[in-house]
Amino acid sequence: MSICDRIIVPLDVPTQADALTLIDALPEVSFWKVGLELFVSSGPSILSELKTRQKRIFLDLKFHDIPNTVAGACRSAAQYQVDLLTIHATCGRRGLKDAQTALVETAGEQAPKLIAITLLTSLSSRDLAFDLKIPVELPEYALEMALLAKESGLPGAVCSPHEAAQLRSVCGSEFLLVCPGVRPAWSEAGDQRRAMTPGEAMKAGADYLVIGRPITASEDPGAAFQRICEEIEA
Ligand SMILES: O=C(O)c1cc(=O)[nH]c(=O)n1[C@@H]1O[C@H](COP(=O)(O)O)[C@@H](O)[C@H]1O
Repeated sequence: MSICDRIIVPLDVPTQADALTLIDALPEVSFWKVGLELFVSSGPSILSELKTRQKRIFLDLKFHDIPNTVAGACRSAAQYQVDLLTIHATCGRRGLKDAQTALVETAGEQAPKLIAITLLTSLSSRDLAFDLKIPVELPEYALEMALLAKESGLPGAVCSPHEAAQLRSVCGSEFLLVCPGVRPAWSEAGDQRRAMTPGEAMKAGADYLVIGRPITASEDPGAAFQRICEEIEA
């Protein structure tokens, strides 16, 4: 797999027409993420459009509910034959286990890889301590959430690049690590609080990087994507 195939670009746009414009402007992108903004506005038809173009799909709906409900959501999502699907680790052990079991029972070997959000990359240590009132150091918290996901049978997690090296060494080489919160030195951080450059994130052990606005908000998204691929290779 080339470096470019390890970059997932989010379709964080309000309409399916905007999404198709972006997809067709970036033919070199092989892996796209469909998140809440687009799925809530346009429903699943964008997934068929991506399939027709032979793209891989990360369906990022970040399930967070009681075990019975997340299991049902996973059974419903299994029909879309996407590659990756997200759930919050804070659903807890029973929720994670039931979600994973529901996916595999419904889709078997075709089941998407269910990956757990450890701690959103927009949150800082201060947010964790003062707003969420979680009295644990941030790196330890992210690691504990990843281990909870692993023990519950999930194949991977979403983490910031800051925690990737530790998660990689503790969770092992088979555990899938997907890192958003990635910013080239020439881009704005925006709402991301624990960002690193694409090269640093790969070096830390990420399998895939999710990179949105540095590419999609650029004047020339194709050039921005190429520049990121070259920077990682360098
Ligand atoms: O699940 C995600 O993909 C996700 C988890 C997380 O902790 N942080 C995070 O930024 N994301 C997503 O990754 C993308 C990052 O986009 P940019 O900040 O524009 O690069 C967005 O689509 C977020 O929804």
